[in-house]
Amino acid sequence: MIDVDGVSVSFGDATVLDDVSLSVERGTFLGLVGPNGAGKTTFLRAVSGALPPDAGTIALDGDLLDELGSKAASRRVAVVPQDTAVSFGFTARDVVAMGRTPHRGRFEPSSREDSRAVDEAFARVDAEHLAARRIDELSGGERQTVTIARALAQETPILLLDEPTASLDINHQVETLELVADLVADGKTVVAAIHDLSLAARYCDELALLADGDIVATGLPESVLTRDRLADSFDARTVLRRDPVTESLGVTTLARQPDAVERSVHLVGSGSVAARTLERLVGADTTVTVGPVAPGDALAETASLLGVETIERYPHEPLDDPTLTAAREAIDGAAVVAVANPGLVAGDDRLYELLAGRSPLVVVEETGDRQPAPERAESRAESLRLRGEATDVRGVVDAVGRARPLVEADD
Ligand SMILES: Nc1ncnc2c1ncn2[C@@H]1O[C@H](COP(=O)(O)OP(=O)(O)OP(=O)(O)O)[C@@H](O)[C@H]1O
Repeated sequence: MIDVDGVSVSFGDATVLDDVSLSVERGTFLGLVGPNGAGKTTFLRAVSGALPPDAGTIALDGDLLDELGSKAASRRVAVVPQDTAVSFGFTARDVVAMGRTPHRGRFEPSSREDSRAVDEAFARVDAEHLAARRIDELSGGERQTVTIARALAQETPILLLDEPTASLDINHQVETLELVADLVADGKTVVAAIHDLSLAARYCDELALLADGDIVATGLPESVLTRDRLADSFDARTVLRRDPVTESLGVTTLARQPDAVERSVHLVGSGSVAARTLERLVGADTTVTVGPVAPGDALAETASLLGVETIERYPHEPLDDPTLTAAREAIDGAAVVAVANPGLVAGDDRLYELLAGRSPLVVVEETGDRQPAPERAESRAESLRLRGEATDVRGVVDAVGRARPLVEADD
Protein backbone atom coordinates (compact mmCIF):
# COMPACT_ATOMS: atom_id res chain seq x y z
CA MET A 1 0.00 0.00 0.00
CA ILE A 2 1.19 3.51 -0.85
CA ASP A 3 0.36 6.37 1.52
CA VAL A 4 1.19 9.85 0.37
CA ASP A 5 0.42 12.43 3.02
CA GLY A 6 0.66 16.19 2.60
CA VAL A 7 3.49 16.04 0.05
CA SER A 8 4.78 19.31 -1.40
CA VAL A 9 7.53 19.74 -3.99
CA SER A 10 8.86 23.04 -5.34
CA PHE A 11 11.47 23.84 -7.95
CA GLY A 12 12.76 27.31 -7.13
CA ASP A 13 9.71 29.51 -6.73
CA ALA A 14 7.42 27.13 -8.54
CA THR A 15 5.32 24.85 -6.33
CA VAL A 16 4.63 21.76 -8.41
CA LEU A 17 2.95 19.58 -5.78
CA ASP A 18 1.09 21.43 -3.06
CA ASP A 19 0.06 19.38 -0.03
CA VAL A 20 -0.88 16.30 -2.04
CA SER A 21 -2.36 13.28 -0.26
CA LEU A 22 -3.28 9.97 -1.85
CA SER A 23 -3.60 6.34 -0.77
CA VAL A 24 -3.26 3.42 -3.15
CA GLU A 25 -4.42 0.06 -1.84
CA ARG A 26 -2.36 -3.04 -2.51
CA GLY A 27 -3.30 -4.77 -5.78
CA THR A 28 -4.75 -1.62 -7.32
CA PHE A 29 -4.02 -0.15 -10.75
CA LEU A 30 -4.19 3.59 -10.28
CA GLY A 31 -4.00 5.87 -13.31
CA LEU A 32 -2.56 9.31 -12.76
CA VAL A 33 -4.11 11.71 -15.25
CA GLY A 34 -3.79 15.43 -15.72
CA PRO A 35 -2.62 18.09 -18.15
CA ASN A 36 0.99 18.60 -19.27
CA GLY A 37 3.09 20.03 -16.49
CA ALA A 38 0.57 19.09 -13.77
CA GLY A 39 3.24 17.27 -11.80
CA LYS A 40 2.62 13.61 -12.63
CA THR A 41 6.29 12.78 -13.22
CA THR A 42 7.24 14.75 -10.13
CA PHE A 43 4.69 12.77 -8.11
CA LEU A 44 6.05 9.44 -9.40
CA ARG A 45 9.62 10.52 -8.69
CA ALA A 46 8.65 11.42 -5.14
CA VAL A 47 6.93 8.06 -4.58
CA SER A 48 9.95 6.19 -5.98
CA GLY A 49 12.25 7.97 -3.53
CA ALA A 50 14.22 9.68 -6.32
CA LEU A 51 12.99 13.13 -5.31
CA PRO A 52 12.62 13.76 -1.57
CA PRO A 53 9.61 16.06 -1.01
CA ASP A 54 9.99 19.45 0.68
CA ALA A 55 7.15 18.58 3.04
CA GLY A 56 4.95 15.60 3.84
CA THR A 57 5.58 11.89 4.05
CA ILE A 58 5.38 8.85 1.81
CA ALA A 59 4.94 5.42 3.34
CA LEU A 60 5.18 2.06 1.57
CA ASP A 61 3.34 -0.69 3.42
CA GLY A 62 3.57 1.39 6.56
CA ASP A 63 7.32 2.12 6.31
CA LEU A 64 8.38 5.72 5.74
CA LEU A 65 10.23 5.99 2.46
CA ASP A 66 12.87 8.38 3.76
CA GLU A 67 13.76 5.92 6.51
CA LEU A 68 14.09 2.94 4.19
CA GLY A 69 17.31 3.86 2.41
CA SER A 70 17.66 3.78 -1.34
CA LYS A 71 18.47 0.10 -1.71
CA ALA A 72 15.58 -1.05 0.45
CA ALA A 73 13.29 1.38 -1.38
CA SER A 74 14.42 -0.12 -4.70
CA ARG A 75 13.34 -3.52 -3.46
CA ARG A 76 9.85 -2.09 -2.88
CA VAL A 77 9.36 0.19 -5.91
CA ALA A 78 10.40 -0.22 -9.52
CA VAL A 79 10.09 2.59 -12.05
CA VAL A 80 9.51 2.58 -15.79
CA PRO A 81 10.51 6.14 -16.66
CA GLN A 82 9.14 8.21 -19.52
CA ASP A 83 12.40 8.85 -21.32
CA THR A 84 14.53 5.78 -21.32
CA ALA A 85 18.13 6.82 -21.45
CA VAL A 86 19.86 4.65 -24.01
CA SER A 87 22.82 2.78 -22.58
CA PHE A 88 25.14 2.46 -25.54
CA GLY A 89 26.77 -0.88 -26.07
CA PHE A 90 24.65 -2.81 -23.58
CA THR A 91 22.50 -5.72 -24.64
CA ALA A 92 18.84 -5.84 -23.64
CA ARG A 93 19.79 -8.63 -21.25
CA ASP A 94 22.43 -6.42 -19.58
CA VAL A 95 19.79 -3.71 -19.13
CA VAL A 96 17.22 -6.07 -17.62
CA ALA A 97 19.91 -7.53 -15.33
CA MET A 98 20.44 -3.99 -13.95
CA GLY A 99 17.04 -4.43 -12.33
CA ARG A 100 18.69 -6.95 -10.00
CA THR A 101 21.16 -4.44 -8.49
CA PRO A 102 19.02 -3.75 -5.36
CA HIS A 103 19.10 -7.45 -4.55
CA ARG A 104 22.89 -7.74 -4.57
CA GLY A 105 25.78 -6.58 -2.45
CA ARG A 106 27.96 -3.94 -4.10
CA PHE A 107 30.58 -6.24 -5.56
CA GLU A 108 28.56 -9.43 -5.52
CA PRO A 109 28.42 -11.25 -8.87
CA SER A 110 25.01 -12.08 -10.25
CA SER A 111 23.52 -15.24 -8.84
CA ARG A 112 21.40 -18.03 -10.27
CA GLU A 113 18.49 -16.26 -8.59
CA ASP A 114 19.27 -13.12 -10.61
CA SER A 115 19.44 -15.12 -13.80
CA ARG A 116 16.07 -16.71 -13.08
CA ALA A 117 14.48 -13.29 -12.39
CA VAL A 118 15.86 -11.89 -15.65
CA ASP A 119 14.62 -14.91 -17.64
CA GLU A 120 11.20 -14.62 -16.05
CA ALA A 121 11.02 -10.89 -16.76
CA PHE A 122 11.79 -11.45 -20.47
CA ALA A 123 9.21 -14.23 -20.61
CA ARG A 124 6.60 -12.06 -18.92
CA VAL A 125 6.88 -9.33 -21.55
CA ASP A 126 7.26 -11.90 -24.31
CA ALA A 127 10.59 -10.45 -25.42
CA GLU A 128 13.10 -13.30 -25.18
CA HIS A 129 13.96 -12.61 -28.83
CA LEU A 130 15.30 -9.17 -27.84
CA ALA A 131 17.64 -10.36 -25.07
CA ALA A 132 20.82 -10.51 -27.17
CA ARG A 133 20.09 -7.33 -29.16
CA ARG A 134 21.94 -4.07 -28.43
CA ILE A 135 19.66 -1.67 -26.59
CA ASP A 136 20.66 1.31 -28.77
CA GLU A 137 19.59 -0.62 -31.87
CA LEU A 138 16.06 -1.32 -30.66
CA SER A 139 12.96 0.61 -31.69
CA GLY A 140 11.32 2.93 -29.16
CA GLY A 141 8.59 0.38 -28.48
CA GLU A 142 11.06 -2.50 -28.07
CA ARG A 143 13.14 -0.40 -25.69
CA GLN A 144 10.03 0.34 -23.68
CA THR A 145 9.36 -3.41 -23.41
CA VAL A 146 12.92 -3.98 -22.19
CA THR A 147 12.52 -1.22 -19.61
CA ILE A 148 9.37 -2.85 -18.31
CA ALA A 149 11.26 -6.15 -18.12
CA ARG A 150 14.01 -4.42 -16.12
CA ALA A 151 11.40 -3.17 -13.66
CA LEU A 152 9.88 -6.67 -13.41
CA ALA A 153 13.31 -8.23 -12.78
CA GLN A 154 13.53 -5.92 -9.78
CA GLU A 155 10.71 -8.05 -8.27
CA THR A 156 9.07 -5.26 -6.31
CA PRO A 157 5.52 -5.19 -4.99
CA ILE A 158 5.03 -1.68 -6.39
CA LEU A 159 5.49 -0.58 -9.99
CA LEU A 160 5.43 3.04 -11.18
CA LEU A 161 5.12 3.74 -14.89
CA ASP A 162 5.46 7.16 -16.48
CA GLU A 163 3.39 7.26 -19.65
CA PRO A 164 4.01 3.62 -20.54
CA THR A 165 2.04 3.85 -23.78
CA ALA A 166 3.41 7.15 -25.10
CA SER A 167 5.73 5.72 -27.75
CA LEU A 168 3.66 2.67 -28.63
CA ASP A 169 1.43 1.85 -31.58
CA ILE A 170 -2.21 0.97 -30.88
CA ASN A 171 -1.62 -2.78 -30.55
CA HIS A 172 1.34 -2.33 -28.25
CA GLN A 173 -0.53 0.21 -26.13
CA VAL A 174 -3.24 -2.32 -25.44
CA GLU A 175 -0.76 -5.18 -24.97
CA THR A 176 1.23 -3.15 -22.46
CA LEU A 177 -1.81 -2.18 -20.43
CA GLU A 178 -3.13 -5.76 -20.58
CA LEU A 179 0.22 -6.86 -19.15
CA VAL A 180 0.05 -4.24 -16.42
CA ALA A 181 -3.51 -5.30 -15.57
CA ASP A 182 -2.28 -8.94 -15.33
CA LEU A 183 0.52 -7.88 -13.00
CA VAL A 184 -2.04 -6.12 -10.83
CA ALA A 185 -4.25 -9.22 -10.86
CA ASP A 186 -1.18 -11.12 -9.59
CA GLY A 187 -0.95 -8.71 -6.64
CA LYS A 188 1.29 -5.83 -7.77
CA THR A 189 0.32 -2.28 -6.92
CA VAL A 190 0.68 -0.01 -9.94
CA VAL A 191 0.58 3.73 -10.41
CA ALA A 192 0.87 4.87 -14.03
CA ALA A 193 0.76 8.34 -15.53
CA ILE A 194 -1.40 7.99 -18.62
CA HIS A 195 -2.38 10.75 -21.05
CA ASP A 196 -4.95 8.79 -23.02
CA LEU A 197 -8.04 9.16 -20.84
CA SER A 198 -10.01 6.47 -22.68
CA LEU A 199 -7.22 3.91 -22.18
CA ALA A 200 -6.84 5.02 -18.56
CA ALA A 201 -10.58 4.57 -17.98
CA ARG A 202 -10.50 1.18 -19.68
CA TYR A 203 -7.64 -0.36 -17.74
CA CYS A 204 -7.27 1.40 -14.40
CA ASP A 205 -9.21 0.41 -11.29
CA GLU A 206 -9.06 3.98 -10.10
CA LEU A 207 -7.93 7.32 -11.41
CA ALA A 208 -6.39 10.31 -9.67
CA LEU A 209 -6.72 13.62 -11.50
CA LEU A 210 -3.79 15.93 -10.84
CA ALA A 211 -4.15 19.59 -11.77
CA ASP A 212 -2.68 22.84 -10.48
CA GLY A 213 -0.45 21.07 -8.00
CA ASP A 214 -3.17 19.07 -6.31
CA ILE A 215 -5.24 15.94 -6.73
CA VAL A 216 -8.67 17.27 -7.62
CA ALA A 217 -10.45 13.91 -7.72
CA THR A 218 -9.82 10.23 -7.09
CA GLY A 219 -12.02 7.20 -7.50
CA LEU A 220 -13.59 5.06 -10.17
CA PRO A 221 -12.84 6.35 -13.69
CA GLU A 222 -16.46 7.32 -14.35
CA SER A 223 -16.65 9.31 -11.14
CA VAL A 224 -13.38 11.16 -11.83
CA LEU A 225 -13.83 11.90 -15.53
CA THR A 226 -16.73 14.30 -15.81
CA ARG A 227 -17.21 16.97 -18.48
CA ASP A 228 -17.06 19.79 -15.94
CA ARG A 229 -13.90 18.51 -14.30
CA LEU A 230 -12.16 17.98 -17.63
CA ALA A 231 -13.19 21.51 -18.62
CA ASP A 232 -11.72 22.91 -15.38
CA SER A 233 -8.53 20.85 -15.30
CA PHE A 234 -7.64 20.58 -18.99
CA ASP A 235 -9.55 23.57 -20.31
CA ALA A 236 -10.99 21.04 -22.75
CA ARG A 237 -14.46 20.46 -24.07
CA THR A 238 -15.11 16.77 -24.18
CA VAL A 239 -17.75 14.25 -25.04
CA LEU A 240 -17.97 11.26 -22.71
CA ARG A 241 -19.72 8.09 -23.68
CA ARG A 242 -19.57 4.40 -22.93
CA ASP A 243 -17.56 2.52 -25.54
CA PRO A 244 -19.88 -0.11 -27.03
CA VAL A 245 -17.02 -2.64 -27.33
CA THR A 246 -15.11 -2.24 -24.07
CA GLU A 247 -18.02 -0.79 -22.07
CA SER A 248 -15.54 1.61 -20.50
CA LEU A 249 -15.73 5.37 -20.66
CA GLY A 250 -14.58 6.92 -23.95
CA VAL A 251 -13.40 10.52 -24.01
CA THR A 252 -13.47 12.57 -27.21
CA THR A 253 -11.90 16.01 -27.09
CA LEU A 254 -13.53 18.67 -29.23
CA ALA A 255 -11.39 20.95 -31.36
CA ARG A 256 -10.57 23.95 -29.20
CA GLN A 257 -11.53 27.23 -30.81
CA PRO A 258 -9.10 30.10 -30.32
CA ASP A 259 -11.80 32.60 -29.46
CA ALA A 260 -15.06 32.12 -27.71
CA VAL A 261 -18.00 33.47 -29.71
CA GLU A 262 -20.78 34.14 -27.31
CA ARG A 263 -23.66 34.23 -29.73
CA SER A 264 -26.71 32.05 -29.88
CA VAL A 265 -26.88 29.94 -33.01
CA HIS A 266 -29.62 27.76 -34.38
CA LEU A 267 -28.27 25.03 -36.66
CA VAL A 268 -30.37 23.47 -39.39
CA GLY A 269 -29.05 20.59 -41.45
CA SER A 270 -28.15 16.94 -41.41
CA GLY A 271 -25.26 14.55 -41.87
CA SER A 272 -21.60 14.79 -41.07
CA VAL A 273 -21.04 18.38 -42.24
CA ALA A 274 -23.77 19.51 -39.84
CA ALA A 275 -22.38 17.30 -37.05
CA ARG A 276 -18.87 18.71 -37.45
CA THR A 277 -20.31 22.22 -37.59
CA LEU A 278 -22.03 21.57 -34.28
CA GLU A 279 -18.81 20.28 -32.73
CA ARG A 280 -17.02 23.51 -33.65
CA LEU A 281 -19.81 25.76 -32.45
CA VAL A 282 -20.02 24.00 -29.08
CA GLY A 283 -16.21 24.16 -28.81
CA ALA A 284 -16.41 27.93 -29.26
CA ASP A 285 -18.89 28.46 -26.43
CA THR A 286 -21.80 29.47 -28.62
CA THR A 287 -25.22 28.58 -27.31
CA VAL A 288 -26.53 26.20 -29.94
CA THR A 289 -29.92 24.70 -30.65
CA VAL A 290 -30.45 22.19 -33.44
CA GLY A 291 -33.19 20.95 -35.72
CA PRO A 292 -35.48 19.86 -37.00
CA VAL A 293 -33.47 16.69 -37.53
CA ALA A 294 -34.44 13.02 -37.73
CA PRO A 295 -33.29 10.70 -34.94
CA GLY A 296 -30.31 8.59 -36.01
CA ASP A 297 -28.89 11.34 -38.22
CA ALA A 298 -25.22 12.17 -37.49
CA LEU A 299 -26.31 15.65 -36.39
CA ALA A 300 -28.95 14.29 -34.01
CA GLU A 301 -26.47 11.80 -32.50
CA THR A 302 -23.79 14.44 -32.04
CA ALA A 303 -26.29 16.84 -30.50
CA SER A 304 -27.40 14.17 -28.06
CA LEU A 305 -23.78 13.41 -27.03
CA LEU A 306 -23.07 17.10 -26.56
CA GLY A 307 -26.26 17.69 -24.61
CA VAL A 308 -27.53 20.19 -27.20
CA GLU A 309 -31.24 21.01 -27.28
CA THR A 310 -32.70 19.42 -30.41
CA ILE A 311 -35.98 19.63 -32.28
CA GLU A 312 -36.70 16.19 -33.70
CA ARG A 313 -38.72 15.40 -36.79
CA TYR A 314 -40.12 12.25 -38.32
CA PRO A 315 -37.83 11.00 -41.07
CA HIS A 316 -39.03 11.00 -44.69
CA GLU A 317 -42.19 12.96 -43.89
CA PRO A 318 -43.13 16.61 -44.39
CA LEU A 319 -42.67 18.72 -41.26
CA ASP A 320 -45.76 18.62 -39.08
CA ASP A 321 -47.19 21.80 -37.58
CA PRO A 322 -45.88 21.46 -33.99
CA THR A 323 -42.35 20.75 -35.27
CA LEU A 324 -42.59 23.68 -37.64
CA THR A 325 -43.68 25.98 -34.82
CA ALA A 326 -40.84 24.83 -32.58
CA ALA A 327 -38.35 25.34 -35.43
CA ARG A 328 -39.72 28.82 -36.18
CA GLU A 329 -39.34 29.83 -32.53
CA ALA A 330 -35.77 28.53 -32.35
CA ILE A 331 -34.83 30.22 -35.63
CA ASP A 332 -36.41 33.53 -34.60
CA GLY A 333 -34.83 33.37 -31.15
CA ALA A 334 -31.23 32.83 -32.29
CA ALA A 335 -28.78 35.60 -33.07
CA VAL A 336 -27.48 33.67 -36.09
CA VAL A 337 -28.89 30.77 -38.08
CA ALA A 338 -26.47 28.28 -39.58
CA VAL A 339 -27.50 26.01 -42.44
CA ALA A 340 -25.35 22.99 -43.14
CA ASN A 341 -25.90 21.27 -46.51
CA PRO A 342 -28.11 23.93 -48.09
CA GLY A 343 -28.91 21.64 -51.04
CA LEU A 344 -30.64 19.15 -48.75
CA VAL A 345 -32.27 21.73 -46.49
CA ALA A 346 -33.67 23.73 -49.40
CA GLY A 347 -35.34 20.59 -50.76
CA ASP A 348 -37.76 20.72 -47.83
CA ASP A 349 -40.39 23.34 -48.75
CA ARG A 350 -41.57 24.25 -45.29
CA LEU A 351 -38.05 24.41 -43.89
CA TYR A 352 -36.86 26.54 -46.77
CA GLU A 353 -39.68 29.02 -46.18
CA LEU A 354 -38.57 29.40 -42.56
CA LEU A 355 -35.04 30.19 -43.66
CA ALA A 356 -35.63 32.20 -46.81
CA GLY A 357 -36.04 35.61 -45.19
CA ARG A 358 -33.84 34.91 -42.22
CA SER A 359 -30.80 37.08 -41.53
CA PRO A 360 -28.02 36.75 -40.53
CA LEU A 361 -27.45 33.38 -42.10
CA VAL A 362 -24.29 31.27 -42.24
CA VAL A 363 -24.20 28.62 -44.95
CA VAL A 364 -21.84 25.74 -44.31
CA GLU A 365 -20.73 23.26 -46.94
CA GLU A 366 -17.59 21.45 -47.89
CA THR A 367 -16.38 22.02 -51.42
CA GLY A 368 -16.24 18.71 -53.20
CA ASP A 369 -18.90 17.42 -50.85
CA ARG A 370 -21.88 19.34 -52.19
CA GLN A 371 -24.99 17.24 -52.11
CA PRO A 372 -26.55 16.99 -55.59
CA ALA A 373 -29.98 18.56 -55.21
CA PRO A 374 -32.98 18.63 -57.56
CA GLU A 375 -33.05 21.69 -59.80
CA ARG A 376 -35.55 23.73 -57.77
CA ALA A 377 -33.75 22.96 -54.51
CA GLU A 378 -30.44 23.84 -56.09
CA SER A 379 -31.64 27.29 -57.11
CA ARG A 380 -33.03 27.83 -53.60
CA ALA A 381 -29.73 26.61 -52.10
CA GLU A 382 -27.97 29.14 -54.29
CA SER A 383 -30.19 31.90 -52.96
CA LEU A 384 -29.36 30.86 -49.36
CA ARG A 385 -25.66 30.93 -50.26
CA LEU A 386 -26.04 34.42 -51.67
CA ARG A 387 -27.95 35.72 -48.67
CA GLY A 388 -25.61 34.29 -46.08
CA GLU A 389 -21.97 34.05 -45.11
CA ALA A 390 -20.69 31.02 -47.02
CA THR A 391 -18.06 28.95 -45.24
CA ASP A 392 -16.62 25.48 -44.83
CA VAL A 393 -16.72 23.67 -41.49
CA ARG A 394 -13.33 24.96 -40.33
CA GLY A 395 -14.41 28.56 -40.87
CA VAL A 396 -17.80 28.33 -39.22
CA VAL A 397 -16.89 29.95 -35.90
CA ASP A 398 -15.36 32.97 -37.63
CA ALA A 399 -18.34 33.22 -39.96
CA VAL A 400 -20.78 33.16 -37.03
CA GLY A 401 -18.75 35.86 -35.29
CA ARG A 402 -18.79 38.02 -38.44
CA ALA A 403 -22.37 37.46 -39.50
CA ARG A 404 -24.48 40.65 -39.38
CA PRO A 405 -28.10 41.07 -40.41
CA LEU A 406 -28.60 42.13 -44.02
CA VAL A 407 -29.88 45.70 -44.22
CA GLU A 408 -32.86 44.63 -46.32
CA ALA A 409 -33.87 42.13 -43.64
CA ASP A 410 -34.18 44.99 -41.16
CA ASP A 411 -36.49 46.94 -43.42
N1 LIG B 1 14.02 19.21 -12.13
C1 LIG B 1 13.17 20.23 -12.37
N2 LIG B 1 13.58 21.52 -12.24
C2 LIG B 1 12.74 22.54 -12.45
N3 LIG B 1 11.44 22.39 -12.81
C3 LIG B 1 10.99 21.13 -12.95
C4 LIG B 1 11.81 20.00 -12.75
N4 LIG B 1 11.08 18.89 -12.96
C5 LIG B 1 9.85 19.33 -13.31
N5 LIG B 1 9.78 20.66 -13.28
C6 LIG B 1 8.59 21.48 -13.58
O1 LIG B 1 7.54 21.00 -12.77
C7 LIG B 1 6.31 21.03 -13.50
C8 LIG B 1 5.69 19.64 -13.49
O2 LIG B 1 6.48 18.78 -14.29
P1 LIG B 1 6.15 17.24 -14.43
O3 LIG B 1 7.14 16.66 -15.38
O4 LIG B 1 6.04 16.61 -13.09
O5 LIG B 1 4.70 17.31 -15.08
P2 LIG B 1 3.87 16.17 -15.82
O6 LIG B 1 2.49 16.23 -15.29
O7 LIG B 1 4.57 14.86 -15.74
O8 LIG B 1 3.91 16.72 -17.30
P3 LIG B 1 3.81 15.96 -18.71
O9 LIG B 1 2.40 15.46 -18.80
O10 LIG B 1 4.06 17.06 -19.68
O11 LIG B 1 4.82 14.88 -18.74
C9 LIG B 1 6.64 21.55 -14.86
O12 LIG B 1 6.31 22.91 -14.90
C10 LIG B 1 8.13 21.33 -14.99
O13 LIG B 1 8.69 22.31 -15.83
